[in-house]
Amino acid sequence: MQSTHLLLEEPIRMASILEPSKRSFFPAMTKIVGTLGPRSRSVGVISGCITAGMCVARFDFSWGDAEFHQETVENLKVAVKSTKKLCAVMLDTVGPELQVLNRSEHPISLQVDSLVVLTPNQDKEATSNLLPLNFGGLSKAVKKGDTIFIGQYLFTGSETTSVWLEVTEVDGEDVVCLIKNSATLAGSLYTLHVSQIRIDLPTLTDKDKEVISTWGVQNKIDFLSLSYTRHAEDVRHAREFLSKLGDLNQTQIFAKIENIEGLNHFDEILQEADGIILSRGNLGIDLPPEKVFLFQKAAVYKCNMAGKPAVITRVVDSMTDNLRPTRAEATDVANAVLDGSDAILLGAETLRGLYPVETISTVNKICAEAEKVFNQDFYFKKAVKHVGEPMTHLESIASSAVRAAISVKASVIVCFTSTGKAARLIGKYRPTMPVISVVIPRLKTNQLRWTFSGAFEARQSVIVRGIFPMLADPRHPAESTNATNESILKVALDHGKAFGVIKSHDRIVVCQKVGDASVVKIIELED
Ligand SMILES: Nc1ncnc2c1ncn2[C@@H]1O[C@H](COP(=O)(O)OP(=O)(O)O)[C@@H](O)[C@H]1O
Ligand SMILES: C=C(OP(=O)(O)O)C(=O)O
Ligand SMILES: [K+]
Ligand SMILES: [Mg+2]
Repeated sequence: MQSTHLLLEEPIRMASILEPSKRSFFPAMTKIVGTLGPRSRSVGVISGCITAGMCVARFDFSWGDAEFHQETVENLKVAVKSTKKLCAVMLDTVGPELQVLNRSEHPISLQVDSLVVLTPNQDKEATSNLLPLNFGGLSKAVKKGDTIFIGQYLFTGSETTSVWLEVTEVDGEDVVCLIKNSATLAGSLYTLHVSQIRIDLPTLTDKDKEVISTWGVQNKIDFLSLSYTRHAEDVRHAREFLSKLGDLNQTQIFAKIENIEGLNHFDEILQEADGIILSRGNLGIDLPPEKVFLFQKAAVYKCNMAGKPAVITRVVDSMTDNLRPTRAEATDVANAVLDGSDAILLGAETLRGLYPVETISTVNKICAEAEKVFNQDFYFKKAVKHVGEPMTHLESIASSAVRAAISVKASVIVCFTSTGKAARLIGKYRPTMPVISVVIPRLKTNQLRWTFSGAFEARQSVIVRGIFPMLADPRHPAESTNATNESILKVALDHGKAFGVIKSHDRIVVCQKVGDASVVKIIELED
């Protein structure tokens, strides 16, 4: 791994841009979440996705039934075994999403300046004049002049398959709209979004609750992506619901911010949530286009300072049908990294795209290049200043480990952890080298049976930028004596060597507890 980083603030030799980058076994420090669906559900494709850098698989229940997703998750488990890489599972809720169903799946062509009626009568077929909706309250929520957007599920913003409407009249339960652009809606499911209004549906719907307590429990989901989080209370409510579902009391909640209501309550939501998904697809419809970047920069910064992962969606839409991203998309991915994002979430690109594996590998390469010019020094100072003094011991240990690793040009930081907290905190200071987080299992009981902790903790930290977890052998005693620490460290170093990230004579920073003392030590490897 390269430790002398380019900095954009320093003059770059133009020719250096063309120098090919060294391939390292470790993927980029920025993580990739892939939405699995029709084009990415065989063991072969999922294995390809994982090898290319996907470390979280998203199962979106806006689309497909539990049985379909179960087959996919079974294949994921096989792929994880065969690639020997961790991949976390994320369940994405439907929430108060408005959907238009097109059961016949015939394309629906809509003509500019014509009228179309939105009706809650779901017995009706979808046609060019009538679109049935899964929600009865639309006519009460909108008024003449409101803007409505309808796009294919995981729409890519393309004007030929999505349509903008203007409400002209409310007629009982129906809403009559003027079509603002000609479009042909394709597929069986469309998302409908009304700009800047409140939809009076719960954030966690009954259907979501049922899916979580069956499919979610069965598959021990690592993350819940809480769609349309609008208030901190939404997160508290979801947390309470999960707490009663056995192992899911450990599931982390990522609040998905997808409308203005969520944006307005961002600070409180961030306090309650374990991480944030900046759902630029829907948010990009709710916000004027010229404001999206501002939200992104402000929200990512707040997540960074809170030490909570920030995930960005909708980055390379055009790769759904193309092998290469547009220039704007490629630059956008790099900017997401420079802004400080932890992870990139791919939607249509992996779900129904022609090139799921190539998309992941392209995004991974762009992230790796951007990380090289990330101004770590500037970022580090901001993070330290934001914490202020006095720091907690752990915060001080974590920031010192990162500072030491950079000063001695360490190739990796090895961090011992049981809850994952110490490693995450190191990740917060955005080290320029990977962090091997060695998760030490602990024996725990629920009064009925004894189990080892660690699996959730390891999988959940994969979403943090720069953290590469490995689960230590549970046969190692958990108490941190010098002898046990040494033998576990040896395993971690062998792991790093096998992946080519650690070489002979490298310096390594190790963060661990010996007895009661937290220590940061620098070791220099021999042959
Ligand atoms: N099982 C362990 N063995 C050795 N050191 C550990 C272990 N668990 C945590 N540490 C180290 O102890 C220090 C304090 O971490 P702490 O917050 O107690 O653990 P955690 O990350 O599991 O929440 C950190 O330096 C961390 O690297
Ligand atoms: C990822 C997004 O949402 P969904 O889960 O609806 O695809 C988004 O809006 O960007
Ligand atoms: K969803
Ligand atoms: Mg969305």
